[in-house]
Amino acid sequence: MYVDLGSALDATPGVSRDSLERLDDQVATAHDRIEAGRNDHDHGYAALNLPARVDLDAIRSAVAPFADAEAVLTVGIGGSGLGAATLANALAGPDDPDAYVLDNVDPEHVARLLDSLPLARTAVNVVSKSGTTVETLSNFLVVREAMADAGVDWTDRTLVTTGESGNLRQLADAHDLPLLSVPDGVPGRFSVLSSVGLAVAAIQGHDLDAICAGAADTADGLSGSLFETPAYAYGAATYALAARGATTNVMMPYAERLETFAEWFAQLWAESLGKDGLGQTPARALGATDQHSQLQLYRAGPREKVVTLLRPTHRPDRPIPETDLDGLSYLGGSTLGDLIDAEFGATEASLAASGVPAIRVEIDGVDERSLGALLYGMEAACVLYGELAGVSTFTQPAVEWGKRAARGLLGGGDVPAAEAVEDRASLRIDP
Ligand SMILES: O=P(O)(O)OC[C@H]1O[C@](O)(CO)[C@@H](O)[C@@H]1O
Repeated sequence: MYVDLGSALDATPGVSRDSLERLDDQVATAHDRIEAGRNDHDHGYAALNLPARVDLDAIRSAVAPFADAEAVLTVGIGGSGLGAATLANALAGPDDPDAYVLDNVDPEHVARLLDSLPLARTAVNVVSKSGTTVETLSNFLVVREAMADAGVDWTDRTLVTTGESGNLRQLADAHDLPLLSVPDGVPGRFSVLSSVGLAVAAIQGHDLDAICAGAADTADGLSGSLFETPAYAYGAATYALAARGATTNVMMPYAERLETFAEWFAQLWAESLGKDGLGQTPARALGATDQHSQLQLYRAGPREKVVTLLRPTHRPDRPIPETDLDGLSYLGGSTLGDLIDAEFGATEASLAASGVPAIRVEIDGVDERSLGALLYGMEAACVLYGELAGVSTFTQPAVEWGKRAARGLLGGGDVPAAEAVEDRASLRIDP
C-alpha cells in the first residue's frame, strides 16, 4: 500500500508538512502503545498479529468438504460478512464458486436469493462472533429450512465460524459441523485476516498464504514515523484533517473489484472511530462512476470532506476501438485503463484545484498479496487514528440500544427501549 499526501497539503481544510512533522512525535508514542498492545495480545491490538498467527491449515481442512461447491452463501452481518465479501468480490475468478452474502433480513431479497441458489451444491458459511446476532441466526434458520424443503441435508452443506461459546457453537457441536473459531481479542471489523474473512477465499481457491504475506509485509513495516509507514501516514493525515474540519472521508476506489472494500472500510472507520462526539464519517463512492453523480458536491459543496482515491497501478486492460465518431478520435490507440487512470489523475487534480483535500492510495494490483497489504494497512491506520484521537477503538457500545429495542418489540423480554420506540414523537404528513 502506497500513500501520497501531496494533495492534502495545501487544501482547506488541509495539513501542512510542518504540522505532520509535529504530529509525528505523537505517532511515535502511539506506535509504542500499539506494539505493547500487540506484544501482550491485548483485545483489539491482537488483530494486528493475525498475519503471523492465523492457522491457514485449519481453515483449509474445515472447508475441504465444500470443494464441490458451485456457490458460497455467507450468512453474517457487519464484520462477519464484509471481510469475506471484500476478498470474494475482489479476487473472484471465472471458475470460482459464486459468492453471496446474506447480511440483511429483507424477506423478499432473502426469498429471491434462496430461489436462485443451487442449494444442493451451495456451501453455507454461517458466521457470528457472538453467536447471538438476531439477523444472522434468523437468516440461518430460514436457509436451513429452505435446504430441508429442497431435500438437501443442511448438515452436509454448513460451515460455522463463531466465538468460544453461544448458539452457533452449540449447534455445530450438536451436529458435528465443520467449525472455525473467531480468534480471541479480535473485534469483528478487524477479523478479515482470520477464518472469518479467509474461509470463503479458501473455498474459492485463493492463495491464503499470499494474502497473509502481503499483510505480514505491512506489519513488518510499521515503525514510529508516519514518514516511513504508509498505513500510519494515512491514519495520521485523516486524523489531522478531521481535527481541521474534514469530518467526512469519501473512500473512492477506481476499480469495480474494490467496491465492496469501500463498504468494509466504512464499517471499520465508523464503528471504530465514531465515539465521544468524534469520528470521521465514511462515505462510499466508486471511480470513475461517481464523478458523474457526487463530484459536484465534493468540489463545490460543504468544506468538510477528504477524498481517498484508491487504485491498482496494474490491471488487465482493454483497448478502445478506433473510431471516427465526432470528438472521439483522440481516443484512438488508448485503452480503458488509460482512460480510468486519466480520470483518476484528473479527479485528484480537480479536487486540489478547488482546495479539497485528497489522499492517493495505490496498490500494485487487485491480487491476494496487494489485498492483504491494503486490508492490514487500513486496519493499522484505523488503530493509529484511534490512538491519536484517544477513543476506545475496539468497542461499539452505541449499537446495543437498538438491538435491545428490536428484541423488546418482538417480545424478547420487557425492554424499556421498546417502549421508547412505541412512544416516539410523530409528525406524519399523509398524501
Ligand atoms: O459477529 P457478530 O457477533 O454476529 O456481530 C456482527 C456485527 O455486529 C456488530 O457487533 C454491531 O452490531 C459488529 O461489531 C459486528 O461486526
